[in-house]
Amino acid sequence: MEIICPIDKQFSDQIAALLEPPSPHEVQKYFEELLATRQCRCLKVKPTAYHGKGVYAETDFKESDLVLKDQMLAGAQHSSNKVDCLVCSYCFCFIGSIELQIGRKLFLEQLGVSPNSESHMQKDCYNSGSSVGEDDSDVEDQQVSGKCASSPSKDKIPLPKDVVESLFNGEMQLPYSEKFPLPPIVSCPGGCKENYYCSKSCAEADWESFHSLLCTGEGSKSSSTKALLKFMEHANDTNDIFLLAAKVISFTILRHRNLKESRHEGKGKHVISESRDFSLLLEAWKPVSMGYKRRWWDCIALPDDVDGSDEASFRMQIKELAFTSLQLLKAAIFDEECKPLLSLEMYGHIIGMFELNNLDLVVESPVEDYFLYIDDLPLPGKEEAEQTTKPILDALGDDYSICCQGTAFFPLQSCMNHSCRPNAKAFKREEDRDGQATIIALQPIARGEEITISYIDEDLPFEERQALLADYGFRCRCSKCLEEA
Ligand SMILES: C[S@@+](CC[C@H](N)C(=O)[O-])C[C@H]1O[C@@H](n2cnc3c(N)ncnc32)[C@H](O)[C@@H]1O
Repeated sequence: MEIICPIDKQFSDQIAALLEPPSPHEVQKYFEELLATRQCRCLKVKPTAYHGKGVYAETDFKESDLVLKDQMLAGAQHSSNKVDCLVCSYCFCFIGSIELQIGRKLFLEQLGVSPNSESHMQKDCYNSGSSVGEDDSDVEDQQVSGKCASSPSKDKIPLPKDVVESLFNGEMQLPYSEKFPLPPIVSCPGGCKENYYCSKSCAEADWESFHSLLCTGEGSKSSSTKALLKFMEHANDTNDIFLLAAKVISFTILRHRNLKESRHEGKGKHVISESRDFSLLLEAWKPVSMGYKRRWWDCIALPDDVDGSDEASFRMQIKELAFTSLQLLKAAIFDEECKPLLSLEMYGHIIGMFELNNLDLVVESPVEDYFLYIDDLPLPGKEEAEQTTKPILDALGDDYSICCQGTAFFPLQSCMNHSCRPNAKAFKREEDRDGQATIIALQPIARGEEITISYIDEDLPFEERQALLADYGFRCRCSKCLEEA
């Protein structure tokens, strides 16, 4: 079956212009401005000899130095992780309190809420109060690790319902939990029961950048919240990467509206023209235009369980899935002046950009820190505390330490090329308790050197590395690969 998206045909020239890779000059200028707004003078983004753009050191870094803290352009917590962790929908730090994190998870489990149905819950039950937390403990090795995964619950001993409820509603306080304060919960300004924040500033920033168009509450600016719910249900049932694509589209539409407004203000109200001005859309799209892109159904790796002879039909299924998702999104956030954004070609390239660039979003759980603290207490304080905490640990089982998990696109980190002998790595330190990407030097890096990270396990044998990197669409020719080839 051939998929025909009318917008692809109607706006083919504009879509081609939006997807045209920016010139080296535009790239350099854009990143210079971005780095200047972040007051970062230690890095530069410029063309490499062989693989598009890359990130270069503008200063000398020592081993273990922080090279970059990158604020995401857009990110999302996995739907399946939302039962386990309640985090700020903008910066992804944990919110509420230790008691609320534990009580909410056990409460939802007792209700039989499966991870995928959590996002459809419409309960305003997260408004408990607690104070803002800070964590400035020492550096610790923290890569994405197995302990973050939700494990099959074995030998869990359920807590009585009233205990779970009193944890959840803040009536019960756990011993020493005041040592792990979390920011109090701020509700969504649009009134939906999906998004919660650590502060008013995060709530406002999310509203202005993404959420006003994607909110299902009364204050939503979407064209139909009913259609939005259908879109979200489809994404939760199929692939939650569509939620991130919706964020990027919403981000661009909202930027376009702001740019238009400021241009009108500049000209005076009486000269407002309703004609479509494509240069505004190009400008609104600029931050996303910088990401390396290919169509999702062309670049997605063939899963192990799909036979090579079925590749064409697999890729067609992916394209159909994207088309279905796009139809649902279009009904929810249609914008006449940004119509090219809602073409299948653009949707495919946005998701393909995530496929080729995204970094796992991981934020360690303060609940794990709390139980480790109790475990380290000297006697007899430990025994006393454990009378309360042991039954809770028994109810949580192995799931007590699940971290926030998701995926995010980072503007600067995504410019870093791969090497099987990298000089830096994505590495969360003890104090990195939100969704920002942290890149640390693995060895001394001299000014002028390219900063590289490894996209895969660089200790694998040569052929295995090349096979994994084929999923990113290239054959590696780094110094290690050239030596081993
Ligand atoms: C995350 S982006 C890195 C930035 C990219 N060079 C750009 O221009 O935006 C990943 C893409 O860069 C290219 N790339 C990264 N490392 C490479 C390498 N060692 N050899 C060849 N291509 C590489 C591949 O096209 C890959 O899909």
